[in-house]
Amino acid sequence: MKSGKFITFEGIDGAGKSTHINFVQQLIEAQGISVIATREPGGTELGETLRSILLNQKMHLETEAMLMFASRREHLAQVIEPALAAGKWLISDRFTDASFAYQGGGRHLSIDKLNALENWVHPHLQPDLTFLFDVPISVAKARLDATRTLDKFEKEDAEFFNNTRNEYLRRAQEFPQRFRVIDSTRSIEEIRDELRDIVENLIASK
Ligand SMILES: Nc1ncnc2c1ncn2[C@@H]1O[C@H](COP(=O)(O)OP(=O)(O)OP(=O)(O)O)[C@@H](O)[C@H]1O
Ligand SMILES: Cc1cn([C@H]2C[C@H](O)[C@@H](COP(=O)(O)O)O2)c(=O)[nH]c1=O
Repeated sequence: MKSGKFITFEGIDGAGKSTHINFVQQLIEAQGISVIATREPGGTELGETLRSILLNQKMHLETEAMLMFASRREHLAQVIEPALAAGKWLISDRFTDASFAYQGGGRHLSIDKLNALENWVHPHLQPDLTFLFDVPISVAKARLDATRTLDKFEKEDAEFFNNTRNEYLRRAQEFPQRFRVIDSTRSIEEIRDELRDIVENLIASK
C-alpha cells in the first residue's frame, strides 16, 4: 500500500529541471520527511547501464522505448515501490511522461504502444506531483551549448524538441491535477519561490 509521495521533474533537455532537485529535496527534508532523489533512465545498477546505452547508441525507436520501460521496471521494483511503501518521499528526475514526450512526441511512437507499455509496467502508479520545466527551444539550446558535451538526445534538432515540448504541454493539460508547469525562463530565485509554495502546500495536504 502506497503511503509516501512521488514527485517527478520533467522538461526538454536544458530546461533547468536538475538545477532544482536538491533544493526541493532539502525543502522536504527540512520538514523531517525522508526523501530519495533518483533518475531515469537509471536509478539502479542495471538502469544506469541501460542509461549509458540509451544516451549513446543509435537504435530502433521501439527498442529505445522498451529499454526506457525496462529501466523503469527495475527502478520501480528496486527503488520506487519499496520507498513509497515505507512512507518515504521520492523525487525522480524524469519518469513515464518523458517516454510520452520524447519517444511519442519527439520520435512519433504511437500513443497506443506507449499506453500499452505504461499499463504493463505500472498500471496503478502515477506521480503525485509533476513539475514540468518549460522553456522555448532556443533558451534550452543556449543553456546546453554553454555547459556540456551533448548526448544522443541533446543532439536532436529543433523540430524534435518542439514536438517533445508540445507533447509535455499537452500532457500537462490532460492531467492538470498532478502537473505544475514552471516557467523556467525566469531566474533561479523566482523559480525557487514558486517551487517552495507548491511543495509547502503538498506537505500541508499530506
Ligand atoms: N532559470 C535559469 N536561468 C539561467 N540558467 C539556468 C536556469 N536553470 C538552469 N540553468 C542553467 O542551464 C543549464 C542546464 O540546466 P539543468 O542541467 O538543470 O537542465 P536540465 O533540464 O536538467 O537538462 P537535462 O535534462 O539535459 O539534464 C545549467 O548550466 C544551469 O545552471
Ligand atoms: C526517462 C526518459 C528519458 N529520455 C531521455 C531524455 C533525456 O534526453 C535523457 C535523460 O537525460 P537527462 O539529461 O538526465 O534528463 O533521456 C527519453 O527519451 N525517454 C524516457 O522515458
